[in-house]
Amino acid sequence: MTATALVVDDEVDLCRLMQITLTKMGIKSDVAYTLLQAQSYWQVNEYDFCLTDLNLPDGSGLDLVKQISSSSSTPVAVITAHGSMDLAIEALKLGAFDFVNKPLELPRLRQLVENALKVIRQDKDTKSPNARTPEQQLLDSRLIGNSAVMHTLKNTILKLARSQAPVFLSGASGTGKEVVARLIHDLSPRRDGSFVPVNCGAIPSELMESEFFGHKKGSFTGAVADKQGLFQQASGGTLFLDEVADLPLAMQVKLLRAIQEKNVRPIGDTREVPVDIRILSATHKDLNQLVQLGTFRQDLYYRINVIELKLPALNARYEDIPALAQHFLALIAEEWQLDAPSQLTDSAYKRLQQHDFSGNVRELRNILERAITLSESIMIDVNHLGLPELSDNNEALNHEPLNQKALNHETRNTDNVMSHAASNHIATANTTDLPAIKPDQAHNMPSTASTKNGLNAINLHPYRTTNQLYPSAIQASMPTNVRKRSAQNETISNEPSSKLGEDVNKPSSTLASITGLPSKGLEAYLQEQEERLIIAALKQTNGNKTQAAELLGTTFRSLRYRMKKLEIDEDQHSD
Ligand SMILES: Nc1ncnc2c1ncn2[C@@H]1O[C@H](COP(=O)(O)OP(=O)(O)OP(=O)(O)O)[C@@H](O)[C@H]1O
Repeated sequence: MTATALVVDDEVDLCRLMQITLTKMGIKSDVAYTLLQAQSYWQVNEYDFCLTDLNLPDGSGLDLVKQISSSSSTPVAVITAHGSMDLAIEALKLGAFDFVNKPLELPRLRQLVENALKVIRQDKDTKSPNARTPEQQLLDSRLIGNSAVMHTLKNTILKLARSQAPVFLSGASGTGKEVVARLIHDLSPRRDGSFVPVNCGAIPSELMESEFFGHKKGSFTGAVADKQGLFQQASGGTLFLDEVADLPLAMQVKLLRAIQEKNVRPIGDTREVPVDIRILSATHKDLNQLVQLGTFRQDLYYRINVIELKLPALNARYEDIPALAQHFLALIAEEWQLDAPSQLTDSAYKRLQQHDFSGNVRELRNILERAITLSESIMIDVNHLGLPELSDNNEALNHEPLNQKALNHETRNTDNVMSHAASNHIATANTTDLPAIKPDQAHNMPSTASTKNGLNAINLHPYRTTNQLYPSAIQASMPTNVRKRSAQNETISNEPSSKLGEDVNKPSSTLASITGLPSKGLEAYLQEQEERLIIAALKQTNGNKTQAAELLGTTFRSLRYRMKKLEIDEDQHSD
């Protein structure tokens, strides 16, 4: 394929240099020296991409960007004077796919042109305009949901994937920001590079600089070898700054500089290392508000938030719940190596659609994981979901989308479990002045509490999945004697019990008596207890999981799930 380009700049020498570079890359190009000339070339000829300066003698290159982006999908990149970042950002917002600074560095120019060529190739591979492209197929398989709001989101993702502009993903916790960030990378010309996600809130502040920029051996105590930072690891690909609001102010300055200069200097190094990255970032916090409060730098906000993509809450797209549920049931079956995916009964689907998902899609997945664990068969019914019973009172949430749903109330066909993917069945909800849980609050809530209506019902929101447990589920599946002890619990063991079936109610000399609450918190305490019981059962049955499950009064599937969650290696616990 011979690509064609339109190059627009009033500096004759620079145009010549760009033309030579393009020719070496097998690209034919025309040169325009003014905006007017560029516009008339554009009208008469067909170009695969356009590279334009912003400062033209008779106008601004931004007008050309606007014209090209609004009338075609042709990639257009801009050349900006050094330091005029504001204009570059404006061009990106108007639809330019990338920018390059003056004085022009040829490697950077070549990189930009390579990216443009990848986008063009991708477009040409899409032969039939009506066929679903591989990109759309990938998007549909990983981002589940066909509601109108998801449809718009998917189209925007496809457009953003072509661009190099920094994207800021906003939305409540569990709405799928990381899923979308990965998709933008996987659909972009950078897909052959690495996608490097980093949880900015999880890095200790004293290690941050070294983590982001790397270090040289001996540059500080503990630097025993050279280390590549995250920026370098992501070079050629995408750096995803998750929980970006949690960056300390001092680090924000350094990050801004690295992003703007596209260079990093590892700690203890004298040289700057060029990096070619696209920045995606996300937070469930209100970054704009943090800027007002002075805890997030405005200039960094402006730099990373060139394009904002807001992810909808699950409560705003209840019609997607059946498809999402089926997606997760299949996924969990595969991950847990179950014989077949579980199925939800009609009432279970209905109950899910009546739930207030403060934890969004993550909460839905967690509810299903727990339900699979608790159900004895392939069918999941309402009682396995562990959601509070609906009454006039607790059904009545002060919850806008739920009330909108009530307006769309439909009766349902109860024949076929699988028919729910396309259905949108919603129960009536009354309004009360009970406040709905805000995602931020929910994020920090203990997972045993059903807080939204003050009822003592089981409604667990373990948002951070990986090692989160479900205390009520654990309680429910514990042997009665163990449960009794937990309920009475004045005496708590931190030592592995030598034998299950001991009188666990009887305080033993190895048990540490405590009168207060567990110092490590409920989750950690329950996790320890569960681990201790499972290991004891495995030891007693010489690693036989079926027998261990029987001893624990639970199912094989449940035991296997818990072992996976707790990372218990069965081989280590058989005699
Ligand atoms: N539309 C979706 N289709 C399929 N899975 C989804 C979708 N949205 C979210 N998920 C799943 O939900 C869980 C949470 O998603 P993700 O981690 O992307 O959320 P997030 O918005 O980044 O959350 P946080 O702000 O807490 O980091 C993951 O298991 C993810 O795979």
